Amino acid sequence: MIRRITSPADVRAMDPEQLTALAAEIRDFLVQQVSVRGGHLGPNLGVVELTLALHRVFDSPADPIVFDTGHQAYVHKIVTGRSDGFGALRTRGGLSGYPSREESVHDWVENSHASTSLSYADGLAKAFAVRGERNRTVVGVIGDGAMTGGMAWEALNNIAAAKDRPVVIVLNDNGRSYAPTTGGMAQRMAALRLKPGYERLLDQVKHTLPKAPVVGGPMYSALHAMKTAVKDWLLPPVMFADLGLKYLGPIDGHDIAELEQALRRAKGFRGPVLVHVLTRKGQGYPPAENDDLEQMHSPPAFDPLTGRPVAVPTATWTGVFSHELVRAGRDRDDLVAITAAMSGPTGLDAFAAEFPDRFHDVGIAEQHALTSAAGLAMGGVHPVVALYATFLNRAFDQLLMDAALHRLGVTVVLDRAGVTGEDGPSHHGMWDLSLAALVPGLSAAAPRDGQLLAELFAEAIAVEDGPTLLRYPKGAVPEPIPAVRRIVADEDRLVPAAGGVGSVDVLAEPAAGQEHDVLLVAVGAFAGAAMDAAARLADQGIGVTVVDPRWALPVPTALPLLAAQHRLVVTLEDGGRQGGVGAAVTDLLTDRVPGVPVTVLALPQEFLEAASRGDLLTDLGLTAQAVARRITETVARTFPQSREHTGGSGQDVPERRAAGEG
Ligand SMILES: Cc1ncc(C[n+]2csc(CCOP(=O)(O)OP(=O)(O)O)c2C)c(N)n1
Ligand SMILES: CC(=O)[C@@H](O)[C@H](O)COP(=O)(O)O
Ligand SMILES: [Mg+2]
Repeated sequence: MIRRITSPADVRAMDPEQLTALAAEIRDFLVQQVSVRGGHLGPNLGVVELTLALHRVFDSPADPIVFDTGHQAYVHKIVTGRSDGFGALRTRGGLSGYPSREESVHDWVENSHASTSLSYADGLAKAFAVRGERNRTVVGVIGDGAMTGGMAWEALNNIAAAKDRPVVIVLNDNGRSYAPTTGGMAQRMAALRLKPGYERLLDQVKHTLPKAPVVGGPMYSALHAMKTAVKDWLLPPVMFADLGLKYLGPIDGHDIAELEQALRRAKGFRGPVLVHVLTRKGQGYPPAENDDLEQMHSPPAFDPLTGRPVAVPTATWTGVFSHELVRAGRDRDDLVAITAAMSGPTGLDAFAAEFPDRFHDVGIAEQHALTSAAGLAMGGVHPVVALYATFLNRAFDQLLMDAALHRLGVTVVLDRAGVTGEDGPSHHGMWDLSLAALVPGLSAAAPRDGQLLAELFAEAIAVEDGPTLLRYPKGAVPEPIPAVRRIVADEDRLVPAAGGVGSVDVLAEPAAGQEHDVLLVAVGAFAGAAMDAAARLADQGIGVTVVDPRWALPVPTALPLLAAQHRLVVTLEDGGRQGGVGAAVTDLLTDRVPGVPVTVLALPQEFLEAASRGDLLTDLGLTAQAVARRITETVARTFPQSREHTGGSGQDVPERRAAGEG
């Protein structure tokens, strides 16, 4: 714990020497604390001096400090008196890895989706103007990566419009998202970073040359003109100045005195101003500084001495996808992969290395990713857009109206789908199936294991008349779960199938002598839990057929025929229950097989807390044991008579209806 810091006042009271010592202590503290269970190390090591300077110049919370994405707010939490919480960082009920309004009045935004901070800042500044609180300054701290998101420019456009609304935009420019930040603006700023001492050189000239007798003055004017030319050519202020924003910078983001001077000037403007701060991600910790891939952006638990992960990596969903994408890229030279600044985390690095001309990193710009993919499809190639599931939310209209409306072969691959874990409510990928269900002409699949991921991905990129979507969770890929048979509906019969949209895998059937009591529709990664639950239910005499719908949306037409053979249908999915697969199955079966009740087991339509995936699934009753118990209770409640007379054989259950009877 950093004992001396209980509030920003303690930091404001420090002299430069104490601040330098504190910055070093904070770095050691961050490395030690984050090494225990992982977290956002690189980003926070990069903002130690910046955060100290911010809290010395601005009076949080009267002056709101809004952190974009929020992953770089650990130092802010230390300065605002929460260092003793780091022992439980990113654990259930512990210190959140992001700002938390519940934790502190100094925290404003909990949403970890990037590029939003300046919009909040614009709104806050407008609110203070309405309330006549003109002495308050709003500070938005946004990274160069988040600055590649469209929302940031929408906000800039509005912030720049009001000359009397004090908004200080701190552009925390470390040149990276995970990988080096991409795009035209980033290239301009990269040029600047090549000359970090250029500003100091110019300052020295400014203070010494004019004192030189006779020639000093004219020479300084000539040099000053040159500086402006150089600055305009090299620096992005032209971009911001053209918007009407004052620009200060570039500032050395690890020099507290220089930072404070610039921030005080910015605060004094009493209007919109951008302070361009140059920082280094991972600053002060060589394993992070030397991590060329991601500068330890969000490492898992690691050895603080070496920076190396402590756990041995297992086969992950991401790894399987990465392999299949490269394989497909070798088979098809019209396959193009797109990332929104997350090439590594979504498994695109191998493809990018082998097919650099068919790989695009659009920055943190999911909306642009989807619509540029629509353009690629219109242009005759097949785009694969890889995102984290929760970030698809931002590009729903583009999926709906740019890809689906035009019936374009765009494939969206979603990692971190379902309950993700410690990143908390804005990271759980629980919305995508409900969104997918709304999109006419879109086919959505959730593979149950690595083999199905390979199969379904191959099927997805073969679809050229509409968007396809695959989704899978974070972490280790399960052992393969083979199908007993694969079927498809042909009129009113179930016939063998080779695969493709509409086919269904039967994974388990009731044992000989057992009734077809329950049809358990297991979506994606929940297939393993469904198989385990079916075995538990069989022990109780309840016969369960487990099926994997493969392409879960639109609901396979085999399901009504299968449902008609059972007394109860249960759906199980790692997604929000509202409008998800279970809802779609209920919709279809209510119409086609009205006599068979449907029970939907899914995530509650709530913001789920930050906790491990295992803990959350246990809490939500979505483990195999809990699923078996819930089905037993449902069977007993729905068919009370059958339990007494038949011990579960279900002899006197209602006649099964043929599918399609109204
Ligand atoms: C909409 C959205 N897309 C992707 C991400 C994943 N993400 C988290 S942090 C990050 C990089 C942010 O880069 P930058 O803004 O420069 O901050 P830095 O980590 O460099 O401090 C990304 C892509 C996200 N949080 N939100
Ligand atoms: C803040 C952000 O969005 C990412 O850094 C995210 O926290 C990474 O999640 P994973 O650790 O699951 O890749
Ligand atoms: Mg950055």
